[in-house]
Amino acid sequence: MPTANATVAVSAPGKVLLAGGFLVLERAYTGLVLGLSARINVIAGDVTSEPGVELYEIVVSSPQFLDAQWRYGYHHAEDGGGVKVTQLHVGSTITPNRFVETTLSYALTYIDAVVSSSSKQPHHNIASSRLVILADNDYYSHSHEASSGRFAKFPVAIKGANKTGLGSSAALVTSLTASLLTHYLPSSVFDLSTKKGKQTLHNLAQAAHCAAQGKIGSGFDVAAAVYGSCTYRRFSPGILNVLPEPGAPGFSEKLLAVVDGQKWDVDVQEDSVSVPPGLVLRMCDVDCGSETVGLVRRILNWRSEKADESSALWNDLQSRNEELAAILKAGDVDRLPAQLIQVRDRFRKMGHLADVPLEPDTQTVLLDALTAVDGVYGGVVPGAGGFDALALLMRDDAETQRRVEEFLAEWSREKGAKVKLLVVKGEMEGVRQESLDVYDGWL
Ligand SMILES: Nc1ncnc2c1ncn2[C@@H]1O[C@H](COP(=O)(O)OP(=O)(O)OP(=O)(O)O)[C@@H](O)[C@H]1O
Ligand SMILES: C[C@@](O)(CCOP(=O)(O)O)CC(=O)O
Repeated sequence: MPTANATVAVSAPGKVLLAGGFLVLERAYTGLVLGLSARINVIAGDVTSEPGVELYEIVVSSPQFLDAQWRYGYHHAEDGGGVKVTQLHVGSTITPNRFVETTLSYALTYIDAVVSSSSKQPHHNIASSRLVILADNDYYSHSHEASSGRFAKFPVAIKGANKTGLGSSAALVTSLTASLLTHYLPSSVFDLSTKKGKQTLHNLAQAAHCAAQGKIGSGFDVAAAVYGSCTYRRFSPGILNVLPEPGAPGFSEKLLAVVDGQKWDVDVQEDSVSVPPGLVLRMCDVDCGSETVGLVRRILNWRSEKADESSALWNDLQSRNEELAAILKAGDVDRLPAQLIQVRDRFRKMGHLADVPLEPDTQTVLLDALTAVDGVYGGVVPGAGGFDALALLMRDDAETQRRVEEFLAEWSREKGAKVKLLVVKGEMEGVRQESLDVYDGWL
């Protein structure tokens, strides 16, 4: 199968869940999601082989990191198992990348299934391709950064880079899927700029991310990567339960039916979220780290053991979160500080009732002190909470930024902590195709 578009580049944004952590795991509640200016870019291109040599290989590299090349062979699995990818050695080593490998299996299987069903031919030889991943620097803490520029070179392997929790895996899965679909399929079949194209991408990326991640998340991070800032109500998890493992009999047909099917009950409202003019959402990296999976397990235990107590609190928190979204949308900035305090108050209460550090005392003291800085309207411990990050709503001017940076530097000195303002900002736009000159020097 020849490729439809020789070289294409796509980027998808990171995320922050400003309000709705844990609640958004259930369909009865929603999350207030902001997309971020930090993007993961994927450039997909053809591989030219020597005349007479038949080569079937997908080469993925992430040139900002050490030992970050993954090579895959692929073939059609028996009994409709789809396109099965198998990792090949690079030199003598083989370092798995679960998110890349799973995304290739899902996206190539979908591409093959779509082309087969429209041409009524059972199989297509998917041409070899080369994919390059470039991530904006804020996804990783980089005290050890060796070079600057839009895409830094990190002198470590991906495993050794401390992530800042901006949703690198969801942005990666989304931009990798989008670049493959755009590269291999004609725009009459897949067009990223259309509503239908985004829907296909969303469904396929959710399926792949969920499989790679072990089905724990609500999928708000993939929704942010596709649609940007939005309020998010999750899809029923059962939609994906019918999918067998890639390569297992029937995977191809079932994947096509799920992705293109009518069962998706996800609700993404892009128009419900905005940041008032003159304000900006900024993130602080607290360089500590919490383990989201562990926090989720403990909160969900409490939720099932104390159903009435948790429902009462969650309903209350949900209405505060909705009011917060409405205040932001209306640009009613004078009401913002008190509303953020109400949201934090209920979130902290959940932490106390479940005995889980959702807004630990150190974060409370820091957030309160930051809220007192001139130009800061307030903030939250976003997502699952814990120790790793803070999200701030503040005036979007150089003076406020300087005051916040000076405050954080002083705080870090006094407390022996490492808290800093990241470059990243809240942004509305989701996935988009990029022009290739953005990546000069990297391809
Ligand atoms: N630049 C990159 N190149 C290749 N793979 C990457 C890159 N960035 C992230 N990944 C993949 O994503 C994985 C990290 O995903 P993980 O879900 O643990 O973190 P995250 O999505 O950044 O954080 P969080 O879910 O807390 O926001 C890495 O182990 C790797 O497989
Ligand atoms: C706890 C949860 O609701 C939010 C986790 O957000 P984060 O990864 O901490 O940004 C889990 C989820 O929605 O996937």
